Amino acid sequence: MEIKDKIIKDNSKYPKKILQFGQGNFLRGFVDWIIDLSNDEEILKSSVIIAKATERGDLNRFKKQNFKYTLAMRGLEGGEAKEEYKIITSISDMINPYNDKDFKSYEEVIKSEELSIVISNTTEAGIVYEKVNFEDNYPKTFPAKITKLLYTRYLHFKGDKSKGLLFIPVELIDNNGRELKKIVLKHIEDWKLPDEFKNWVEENNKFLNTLVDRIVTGYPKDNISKLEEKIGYKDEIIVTSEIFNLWVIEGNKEDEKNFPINRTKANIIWTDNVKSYKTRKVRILNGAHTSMALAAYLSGFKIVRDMMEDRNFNNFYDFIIEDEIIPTIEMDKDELLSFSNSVKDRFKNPFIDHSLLDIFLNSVSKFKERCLSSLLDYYNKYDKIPKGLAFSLASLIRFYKVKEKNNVFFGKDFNNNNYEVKDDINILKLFEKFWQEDNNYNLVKNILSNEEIWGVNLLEVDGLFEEILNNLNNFEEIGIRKTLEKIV
Ligand SMILES: NC(=O)c1ccc[n+]([C@@H]2O[C@H](COP(=O)([O-])OP(=O)(O)OC[C@H]3O[C@@H](n4cnc5c(N)ncnc54)[C@H](O)[C@@H]3O)[C@@H](O)[C@H]2O)c1
Ligand SMILES: O=P(O)(O)OC[C@@H](O)[C@@H](O)[C@H](O)[C@H](O)CO
Repeated sequence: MEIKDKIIKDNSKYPKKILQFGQGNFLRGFVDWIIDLSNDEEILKSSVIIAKATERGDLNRFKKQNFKYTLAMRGLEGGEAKEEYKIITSISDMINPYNDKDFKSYEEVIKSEELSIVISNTTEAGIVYEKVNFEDNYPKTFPAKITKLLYTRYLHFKGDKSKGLLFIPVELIDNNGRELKKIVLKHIEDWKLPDEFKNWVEENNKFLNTLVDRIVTGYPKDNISKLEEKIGYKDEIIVTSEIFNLWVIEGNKEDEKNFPINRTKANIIWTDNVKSYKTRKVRILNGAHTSMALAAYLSGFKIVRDMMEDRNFNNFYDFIIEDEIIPTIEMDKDELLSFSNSVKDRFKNPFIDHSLLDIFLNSVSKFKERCLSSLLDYYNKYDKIPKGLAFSLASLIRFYKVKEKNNVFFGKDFNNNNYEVKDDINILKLFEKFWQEDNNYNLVKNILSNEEIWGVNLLEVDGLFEEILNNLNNFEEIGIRKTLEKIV
């Protein structure tokens, strides 16, 4: 039996109204699931065409299955085990505009009448401003790609007001929609594009702010045979996730009408203020992931659940969340504690093996977004360094002790095992250079003072330098676990 023989309703036949940047696990385990639900119920009647957002990797394994895949959702609901399997069929094509042949199809999509929505997930490293050449057809950075897309569409439809697009980015940065728009406008200025175009972008396109939440664990390489036995067919691109899901979108009634996904069983909230949902989730859930995962990996753990079952890391979770992160969030404390308890249960989900390695992608920008803001808010509020978050920053620095080999950057744990570190190439090169310094004092000084990385000079945070240096020295002398024990 193959996946194609199991399909009941093929939603890929619907018009390609949605262009999606990225084919990563999260988009396929969350956004495309919701679109699929909406198509099953004939609410959206739109298929998704995916454009590759980075040059890395290829699309062969997706093409082999005609973009159809299974989403295995498993978890506890009210203490009861729940499992749900769904074949997602809404993706009609995937293209790689980095190659010339696919670029032509990409241009056809962006000039098409039916296109109305653009969704993206380019991680926290994606919505960034860099000066790029107007001549590049498919520029490196995502906002520059969008600016070119909009200009091509504007010229093609001769400024037709009805051909604007609705942008729904899901990157976990503050005001993702607003940021994307801001950088697009900056490119328009850089490239000296006409004012009429700028006005068209501002008046006829919309960029919504959103917040997403679902733990998507991707391909279950360690128990794939068990899962395939359960579903009864082979699936090389199966995605696993928890059951929990939440998509908060800041928009008005008209936006809701244009993207009426709240009429499905998915947990969708349309609101006029996404900020509090975002702060709560990113600082607590993602903050805990990013501040714990690197130290846990360096201590020998491989998955989130095992990390959480460890007494020291369990105590560390309570310590950073209750003593250092929650006090910096201006929201009802009981409500924050209850959210944190539910996150703890989700991290301990017995059905999913959330690999720590999957959390590491682009950790430097993630730390900045998810943990540094809590660290600095705590320092400004209490005039002292939060020791748990400083430990996390030290473990991030140690984790990025990288060396490049054949364009891949490797770190080494304390048992001399190699692991691959994936991040922006400039960040990786910077850290490789930092670690050529064999004196920890200078190393920490160089790293903390680098405003290109942190956006601020962290040497100005009184006591942070000493705390980080102390931690790094302790890692070498007594090991990372013993260092942690001293803190919690
Ligand atoms: N997996 C989850 O549980 C989850 C939940 C909520 C949000 N997210 C967000 O999704 C992101 C990706 O997670 P995933 O599980 O899909 O990982 P993944 O490894 O499966 O996919 C990574 C995706 O990010 C894109 N990407 C990476 N670096 C980029 C860059 N510099 N510019 C443009 N695109 C870039 C890739 O094209 C790919 O689509 C996370 O960083 C996070 O921000 C993930
Ligand atoms: O997905 P990333 O790589 O941005 O971060 C890892 C996790 O923190 C993240 O995936 C969470 O599981 C997710 O944000 C839950 O909604």
